[in-house]
Formats: sequence, C-alpha cells, structure tokens
Amino acid sequence: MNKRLLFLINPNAGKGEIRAKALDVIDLFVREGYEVTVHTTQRRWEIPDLLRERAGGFDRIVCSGGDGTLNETINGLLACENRPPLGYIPAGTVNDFASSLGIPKTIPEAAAIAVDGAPYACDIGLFGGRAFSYIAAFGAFTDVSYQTPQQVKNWLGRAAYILEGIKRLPGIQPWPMRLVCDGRELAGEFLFGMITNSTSVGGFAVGERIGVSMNDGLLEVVLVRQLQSHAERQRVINALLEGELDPDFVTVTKARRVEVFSDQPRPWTLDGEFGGEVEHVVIEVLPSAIQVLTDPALAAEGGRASAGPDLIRAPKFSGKSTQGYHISAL
Ligand SMILES: Nc1ncnc2c1ncn2[C@@H]1O[C@H](COP(=O)(O)OP(=O)(O)OP(=O)(O)O)[C@@H](O)[C@H]1O
Repeated sequence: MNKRLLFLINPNAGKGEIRAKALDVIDLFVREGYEVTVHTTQRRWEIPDLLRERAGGFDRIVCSGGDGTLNETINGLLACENRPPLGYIPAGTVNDFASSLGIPKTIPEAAAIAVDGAPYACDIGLFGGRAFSYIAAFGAFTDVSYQTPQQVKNWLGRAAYILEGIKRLPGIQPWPMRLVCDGRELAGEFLFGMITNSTSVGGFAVGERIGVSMNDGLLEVVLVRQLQSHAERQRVINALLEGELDPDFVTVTKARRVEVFSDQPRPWTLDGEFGGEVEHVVIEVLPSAIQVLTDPALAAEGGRASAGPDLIRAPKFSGKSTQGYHISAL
C-alpha cells in the first residue's frame, strides 16, 4: 500500500509563492511513492482540529506556510497519540524555525527534505499548555511580528522587524515581572522578554554562538531591562546595529521550566502570533516532542552542543562585528 501524506497549505502565507509551485511539490511527493491528500487552510486555527481528527491516518504530515501555520500544525500534532513525522516547507516572511533547523528556504529544496530528510527530535515549548515552536515573548516588540505590515515584511525581510522595534523604543514602558527559571528568581522591570527554542529570532541568528540546541531539553530565556535614559537607549540601539546585545541590560539564561508572574494581565506573542494576555503562566519544554524532517547531516549531528544552564550570556547576533560575546554572572 502507498504511504499516505497529508499536505497542509496556507495559500496566504508570505507572498503566496506556494500557489504557483504547489503542483510541482505534489508531483514530487507522488513520485516518491506517497498517496497525497491536500488541504488548503480556510481559516485560523483550523489545522489543530483537522490533525486531532485525522493525523493518525497518515505516515507523514507536510505543512507549507509561515511560523503561524507551523505553530498550528505542531499544536495539532501534540494532541495526537501517534505523531507522524513533520515536513515543513517555509513560505512565510522570516521563517525562524526553518532557519534554526537548517530547512532550506526555497520551496523545491524544502519539499525534497520533507520527503527525503532525516527526522530530528525537536523540543517544543508549552505556554500555559499551548505549544510554541520557537518563541514566547512579552513586552516592547512582541507585537512587531504581527503588526508589522505584510508589505514592509516582504520588502525588508528580517530588517523590518528590528526597524519596527527600534522605532518604538522611546515610547515603551517597562513591565514589573518576576520569572522563576528552574527555581532561580529573576525580578525587575523589563522592556522585553523572550523564551525561545531557536537559534534564529526575527531572522537573526541569536543562538549559534551560545550553543543553543533545539533538542537539549532547555529553553533559552532573554530579558531586556528597563532603560533609564536616552544615552542607555542609544547604547542598546548601537549594540543592536552592531549585531550584539549589551550585557548590562540583557540577561540570558536557560531553563526547563519558567514560571512568570506579572502585576496584571500582559499580552504575549507565540511564534509571531498573538498569544493572549496572562498574569501568571508556566512555560515549559516538552523534550524531543516532534520529529521534524531536516537535512540528514544536521539530524545526524543530533543538535548543536549546548551551553550549561548556569552560564548567563549576552549572545552575539550573527552580524558584522567580529568581537566575541560577553559572559556575566547574575
Ligand atoms: N485562509 C485563511 N484565511 C485567513 N487566515 C488564515 C488562512 N489560513 C491560515 N490562516 C492564518 O494565517 C496566519 C498567518 O499565517 P503564517 O504565519 O503561516 O503566514 P505569515 O504571517 O505570512 O508568515 P510569518 O508569520 O512567518 O511572517 C496563521 O495563524 C493562520 O491561522
């Protein structure tokens, strides 16, 4: 009997490039011996319901879309007892998850990996029970990804996110928060915070040099403290433009479980989409929860070496600067 593949397509993701290429992709899947079922998404949050009901009947799930589509697919798969391996054809604007996992960005190459790639057991984050594949974030820039106009994203790519974020710096208010990271408490007034499972955020390779792995069973926590003066803001902007994070204002750590307390319900973003407003939430990692198909060489590597949870670092973005990254203690 033929192997069965469910191909989920968000036709509206990114510039809609998949529309012109879907037939070639389906043709490739058929040539590789799959009986293909195609579903084009019709509305938000449709994929999890569909997968809960039907994923068990397939040998492979492939989704095409941006980070939001992938997030919905992962949420659906987590609800299934038997989770088929997941192929991902990135078709969004930035595609952080794909960058982190070494999944090619062109549709034909990604489609080939979706059928011929090797499975990589990827950690998944849980935010109050809802899955995220690469980021849960609060504060200053968290609405950037879903409020930056699509045209600007298409035109500028990742630079759109950082520019939109910098534009807002002068007007933003810090939030009083307390985060308990595997029992260690971090309290203060934070402009921004993110809990990630990714080497790439907003298109910037934040993790490569601090040894982030997507299957080390750990989430990375990045917190940006309140900036008191114009000079401090300028310092942070300059560091960002140099491709760095300033260790005096940015704390980085790792944890399996992060419990967050805030003064009032605050909005969060999950994988670039609005994630709801919460006053208290538990964020934890589900180690090796989803088998994602990726480059066999990367999968064989078993993920990059991971820094221990005790190291607190200001990671260096992959940028122009040649300086090393900084290490500081809490
Ligand atoms: N037919 C549809 N109509 C409206 N929204 C849809 C439809 N199909 C899917 N969606 C929703 O569109 C949202 C955005 O999709 P996605 O994130 O995949 O693309 P994108 O925003 O272009 O990419 P990125 O977030 O990487 O920039 C998803 O949350 C999904 O639920």
